[in-house]
Amino acid sequence: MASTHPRSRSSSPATASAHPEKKPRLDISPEPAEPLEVQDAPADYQAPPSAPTSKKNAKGKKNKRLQRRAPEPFSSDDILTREVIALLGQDYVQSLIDQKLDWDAPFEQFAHLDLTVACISPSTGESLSIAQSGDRKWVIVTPLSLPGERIRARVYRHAHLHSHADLLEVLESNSEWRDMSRVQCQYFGKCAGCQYQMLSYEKQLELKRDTVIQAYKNYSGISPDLVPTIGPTIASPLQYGYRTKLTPHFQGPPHSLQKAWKRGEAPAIEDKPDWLKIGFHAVGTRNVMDIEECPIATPVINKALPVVRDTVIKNITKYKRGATLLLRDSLPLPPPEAEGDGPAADPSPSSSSSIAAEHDGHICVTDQKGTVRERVGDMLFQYTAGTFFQNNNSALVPLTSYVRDAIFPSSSTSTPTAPAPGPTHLVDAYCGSGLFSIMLAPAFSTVAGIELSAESIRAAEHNASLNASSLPTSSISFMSGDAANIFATVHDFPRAQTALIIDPPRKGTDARFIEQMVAFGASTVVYVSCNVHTQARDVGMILAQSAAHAQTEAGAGKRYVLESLCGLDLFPQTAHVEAIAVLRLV
Ligand SMILES: C[S@@+](CC[C@H](N)C(=O)[O-])C[C@H]1O[C@@H](n2cnc3c(N)ncnc32)[C@H](O)[C@@H]1O
Repeated sequence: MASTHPRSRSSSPATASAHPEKKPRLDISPEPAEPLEVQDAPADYQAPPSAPTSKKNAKGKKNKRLQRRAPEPFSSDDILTREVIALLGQDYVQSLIDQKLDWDAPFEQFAHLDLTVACISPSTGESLSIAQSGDRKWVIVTPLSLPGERIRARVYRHAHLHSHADLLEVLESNSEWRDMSRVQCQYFGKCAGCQYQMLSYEKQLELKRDTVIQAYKNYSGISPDLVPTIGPTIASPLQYGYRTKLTPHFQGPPHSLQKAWKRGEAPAIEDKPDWLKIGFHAVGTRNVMDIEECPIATPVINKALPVVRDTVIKNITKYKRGATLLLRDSLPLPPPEAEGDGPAADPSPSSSSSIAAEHDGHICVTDQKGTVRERVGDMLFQYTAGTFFQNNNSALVPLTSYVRDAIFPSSSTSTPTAPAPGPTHLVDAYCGSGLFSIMLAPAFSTVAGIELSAESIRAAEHNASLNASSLPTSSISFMSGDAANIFATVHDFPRAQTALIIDPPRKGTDARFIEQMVAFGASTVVYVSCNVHTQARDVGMILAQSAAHAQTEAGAGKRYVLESLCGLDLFPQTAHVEAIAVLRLV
């Protein structure tokens, strides 16, 4: 994505290796002097071209895991590396690069280190500490430790300017933050899923607010005086038992065993063998660990998990490779004739083989092609289990209400049948199966949604008809395609009365979309994002391009301002934050 950005610098990882005489330069600024410069960061992470590509570990063997590759831009690794650079200081990092020491950890693999934690990485929820060895400084990344704590850690993997370490012991704990009696999961500390169970919920929300603050400070390129005070993080009504989707993995049988089964030489599997792990990644590894319950998942999913695990165990001889399972919380589907025969009402998914459990009026669907049904406020949604839908049903009314209230600041005076004054038209870009379109439709006369997945668009159309009785006055249309294509379709919408919602995947939106949305000029834009770092980059781009557009005849002096910004907690107990930015054309 960075390379397609109109303001990309010419240097890129490829150019760096094509010009070995060029000295690798570090020029990431925590507060970029020029907007958007940080987008080319991967170039800064390139190993010096002449450097070897692997290191030897303490036993003199090649450590194949040390791969000097630039991380994917705006991936967790990329953001983490930028945080590491900010902590070490750019001048110091530049001196390491100059001496070709930036990949050269001053510690052996498996060294034990006593450290004082400096801060939590907002991107991953892990802690960062500076370790000193002689005159060398290096950052150690450790899970499950808190600022100010004295910890003992064991280094297990080296990376660029930092090493990853297991937490062996908390020597002095931050008792203001840490209370292990809060932890509700037997796997906490071993499973990579949750990072924050030892914290109060208030502290988790504070940390997520800080993540939003840091992201806009470091990655938006927006002048600090144009960034509003970041609002408090909106809480999730449920802090455990909220996850409506789990995707446990398992690894395939060892090849030797597969061969023995083929030859009929190995006994049939009755109980779960030790090598078979069905669950989530263990902290800091790609290894799967066994998980038999997940307290952040809903009750029906927890009821279904042992059933799904047993099915895998019974059938493991049929697998050559591992796989990812799917468990989705759903309301039972009514018989098709009850709601017409729209595509998402197809009853095939409710065949008993795809329902792993029932609990308290909910079922657990395990078939990717199955249909899932959820209620959000007064509306019903159906979608194919393998497609996107938000995973915390309890937080969806707060999320959609917040977005509606941002579009209509005086909406407290409106009712579902008497729309508030303000925009009359809504464009829902990246609309999935129509969550925002349908939840907000009562406030608009016309709604248009666009989404890449044709299957999600079929679901969105079905959802509009499923909720038709709640939407008597709205005209709603959906189209499948790239989000930027929507602007050709809605060219006749009155711009001053149009609101635009953008809710892209983690990689954010793109230059083509931003160029067209700026030219279109909806009066209000609400950007919802599951990756605040790409959101910060995109909002920076939108403000910069709209300032330029304002100078043109078509722009008529109007530009977007960032009116409000806050996080919303869709994933309690984890470091994830959903971010909502509201832009107004003034
Ligand atoms: C974070 S989800 C949001 C979906 C929806 N707004 C919701 O809340 O349920 C992002 C959606 O963008 C879709 N998507 C990804 N790339 C796209 C593109 N280039 N154009 C349109 N939609 C895209 C994905 O299929 C996914 O449904």
